[in-house]
Amino acid sequence: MAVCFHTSSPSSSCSSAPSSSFSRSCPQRSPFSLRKRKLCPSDSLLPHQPPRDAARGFRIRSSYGHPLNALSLQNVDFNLEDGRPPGSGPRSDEPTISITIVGASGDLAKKKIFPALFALFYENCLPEHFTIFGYSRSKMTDEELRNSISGTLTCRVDSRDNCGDKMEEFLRRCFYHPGQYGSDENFSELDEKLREKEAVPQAILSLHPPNIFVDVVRCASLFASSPTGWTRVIVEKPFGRDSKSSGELTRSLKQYLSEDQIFRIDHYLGKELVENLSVLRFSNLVFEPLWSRQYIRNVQLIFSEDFGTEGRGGYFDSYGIIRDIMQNHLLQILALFAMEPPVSLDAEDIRNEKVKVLRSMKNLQLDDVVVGQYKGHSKGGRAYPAYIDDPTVPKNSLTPTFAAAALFIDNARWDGVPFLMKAGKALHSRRSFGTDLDKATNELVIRVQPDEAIYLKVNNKIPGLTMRLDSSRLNLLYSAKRLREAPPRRDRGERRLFIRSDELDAAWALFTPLLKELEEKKIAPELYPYGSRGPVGAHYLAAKYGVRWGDISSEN
Ligand SMILES: NC(=O)C1=CN([C@@H]2O[C@H](COP(=O)(O)OP(=O)(O)OC[C@H]3O[C@@H](n4cnc5c(N)ncnc54)[C@H](OP(=O)(O)O)[C@@H]3O)[C@@H](O)[C@H]2O)C=CC1
Ligand SMILES: O=C1O[C@H](COP(=O)(O)O)[C@@H](O)[C@H](O)[C@H]1O
Repeated sequence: MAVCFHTSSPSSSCSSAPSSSFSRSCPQRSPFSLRKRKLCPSDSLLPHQPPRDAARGFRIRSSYGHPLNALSLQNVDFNLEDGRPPGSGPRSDEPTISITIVGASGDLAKKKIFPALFALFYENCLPEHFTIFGYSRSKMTDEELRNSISGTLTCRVDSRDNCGDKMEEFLRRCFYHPGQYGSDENFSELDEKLREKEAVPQAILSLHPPNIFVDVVRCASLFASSPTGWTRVIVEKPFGRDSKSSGELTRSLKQYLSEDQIFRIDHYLGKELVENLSVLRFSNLVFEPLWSRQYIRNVQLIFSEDFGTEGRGGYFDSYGIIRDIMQNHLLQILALFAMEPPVSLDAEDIRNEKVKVLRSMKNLQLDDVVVGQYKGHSKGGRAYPAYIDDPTVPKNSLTPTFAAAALFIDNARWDGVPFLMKAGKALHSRRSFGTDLDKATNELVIRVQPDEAIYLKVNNKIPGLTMRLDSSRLNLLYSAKRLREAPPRRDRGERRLFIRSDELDAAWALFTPLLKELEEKKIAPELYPYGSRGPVGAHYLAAKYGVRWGDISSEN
């Protein structure tokens, strides 16, 4: 059997469906059947609080009929229903949270953080009194921030009729403060503004990009943290550039924070199908006996985006695709896929097993790696830029925007099975429909995005007089099962969605020697046209192990 993980753009959301739907499909006595879990966060990142009772929420003046981005959201009166005058703020016994997003002018904030917070709000999972502050160097007013994010907030799957009102209410709680990342003065100003908005300060700080983590944590902990509540910091991957810088980063963060205040997020661990992986495997007797070298010929982990850096080269060029995607997102999926059965599905048990896989990986050989960079290309009268045409990228950049690698796990279960990874930007937009894999192979496809799907390709006789075979899909109809979008969950068990420091060390130990070799030898990436299937070298790499990439050779 071959197993393929696909994640291609356009991305789906990173939020999760109610896990009660999993419970129904688990065998009654499986040790891994899940407890029915709450939809809302409880005690990990957000302060404990009951789901908000809609009737108690405050309302804002209706803007019905006005386009959202034309509405002035400033100076809108709150109509508090408990009889207190507008502007009186939360009562001291009411849970309050303030969230500061550092790097708020960037892609991640716009595409994921604000929409995820809106999803939480939409599901009444944020405390009644919350405030969100964006912070970055770009000059912007509150209103400009609101306008820029309003286009990315959606009610997604189940748009209910009050969506527009909810968006306005959410945007009304979003503010912006411009400032430098290492400025004591700017963070003190931010702190002042935060205090104007909250009675009981409690803060989550979500920050990026990585080179500013320590500056921001220093300033925030000294000048803008909560004296009475708690402060937690979510740091975005990549955590450093290699083993050394990652260790230094952790040590520096620990001058200001304890380990349990630091959350190293990998948003792929929160994707629905990645979360479902352990359930699929351990709660379905049909799969677990097959999950080893005895039946699996190869495993493929494929990430493809059909757009380039498009102005984000400032961050990307210092990191490249191996650090951006492989060392974290794909390696985490690999570890989840290959781990031994954990004692339970609790966070620490899963992380204990993942780290064993990472430590059993064989050293990565340069011969087993292909790097590429996209070049300009014209098609249908349209010109597509090269990576180095991005104004934020140096013209002589050797940074890979594509990489493919063959990895091996040195243990009894996976001995000799190639785990093929590939990740690339500016690749072909659609999955291709090519010739079928050979008919002796079944293929289990777990497509993380877009159009989440799990299907098993089985061989069938084509109806008719001859004995001709064809491959059909046994489709688990995943997307049809998903009735509505739930907000991302971060409750007690959700520590498993974050990376523990020993996992991080093991992940860097695997990639650091390779990255060093690539950089020291100044290996030139193989150029591939924007919108293509990537460098030819990736096909030779797969062929070396008798494998064809699943996204190219079959209908995936
Ligand atoms: N984009 C995504 O979908 C995801 C991104 N991430 C991670 O989030 C982090 C940020 O990514 P993303 O938002 O896409 O990146 P951006 O390039 O959009 O950068 C975010 C913001 O950081 C500031 N910034 C950019 N370059 C620098 C620099 N050299 N020094 C200081 N500040 C800078 C800019 O704000 P200003 O100039 O206003 O200060 C910018 O708006 C990365 O670590 C990435 O790995 C993780 C998951 C998904
Ligand atoms: O971490 C990152 O992920 C995004 C892709 O995330 P997705 O959820 O949209 O698949 C990628 O574009 C970005 O470069 C990287 O930093």
